[in-house]
Amino acid sequence: MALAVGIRGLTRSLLRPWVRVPGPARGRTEPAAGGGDGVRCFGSPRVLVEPDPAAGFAVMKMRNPPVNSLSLEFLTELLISLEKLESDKAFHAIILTSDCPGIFSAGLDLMEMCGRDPTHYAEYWKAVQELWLRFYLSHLVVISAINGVNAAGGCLLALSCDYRVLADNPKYAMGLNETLLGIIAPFWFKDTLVNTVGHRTAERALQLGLLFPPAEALQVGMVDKVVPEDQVLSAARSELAQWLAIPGHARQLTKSLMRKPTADRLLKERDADIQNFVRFISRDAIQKALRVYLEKLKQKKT
Ligand SMILES: CCCCC/C=C\C/C=C\C=C\CC(=O)SCCNC(=O)CCNC(=O)[C@H](O)C(C)(C)COP(=O)(O)OP(=O)(O)OC[C@H]1O[C@@H](n2cnc3c(N)ncnc32)[C@H](O)[C@@H]1OP(=O)(O)O
Repeated sequence: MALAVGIRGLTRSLLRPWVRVPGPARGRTEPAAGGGDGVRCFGSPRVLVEPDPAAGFAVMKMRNPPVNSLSLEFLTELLISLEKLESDKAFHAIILTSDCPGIFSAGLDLMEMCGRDPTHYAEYWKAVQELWLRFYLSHLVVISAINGVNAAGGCLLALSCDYRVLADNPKYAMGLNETLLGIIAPFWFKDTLVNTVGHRTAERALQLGLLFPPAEALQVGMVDKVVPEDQVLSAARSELAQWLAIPGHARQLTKSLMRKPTADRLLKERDADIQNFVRFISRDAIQKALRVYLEKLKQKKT
């Protein structure tokens, strides 16, 4: 089985070069995230980046409507945005948020895991691994401003950040709910959750596929702060000040010290993890469970 299509190769094949903000904001000079004037937003079709180089950070807005599901193209664009900011010395931090009202992310794109061939599953999983590794180990400070419901792979993305602010809306539940779909959170999803909330809470949350509403997410430590909905971004910005005041090299090395052992577990068995995923997701029973779940999502509308 052809396992590897590197994310960079993938990038070349899927993406147009950096484009100025498509859609409504195209060609406009928008106020930068921190309020600076004259700094252009940039991005790709599904990721809008509002840079504030003077303040040293950028707001990265996910906009893959309707639910910010993490398709292969979207994962690739998120990675490119991250890489671009990481390679620019003006940026020390990112605030990750959503441009889709009421939804942070519905997690991995079920259409990428349903009815496709093993080569596609392998390519997709490699991109999911890459996204986690790059966000989890980024030398930038990454704060998520969670302004909507946030399931499974979307929750993993938020858990990979250094700090999480969640909007106080009881509809905005968040968690690793894989078991509700009849699937299993991979070990590195599990490790990331354990590192955040501790073993006992993770054990219960993972088995039951719990999605925590804001007050509970705060109580178990899945998020660091819950604020009124209209203050999520400003709270993330305020928090950033504390992180940016720390000498960068000391903070980065400490982050690496804390996170590298977890990332190394995946790095050591990356191909085996892809093969496990492909074998697992290709099983008839799993495909059936995913189809049933997708059908339920569609039926709830009728
Ligand atoms: C032993 C070895 C083990 C190895 C590892 C093995 C396996 C690991 C495998 C996979 C891990 C996966 C992790 C995941 O992330 S799975 C995804 C989990 N996500 C969810 O459960 C969320 C599902 N979505 C929802 O609950 C709702 O959509 C949501 C609350 C987010 C929003 O509700 P709303 O009412 O606003 O919108 P909907 O009408 O439900 O949705 C609109 C539209 O979008 C489609 N859709 C929703 N979620 C997804 C998704 N994750 N992927 C693809 N498409 C999605 C939905 O079907 C609607 O489509 P349509 O009807 O408009 O066509």
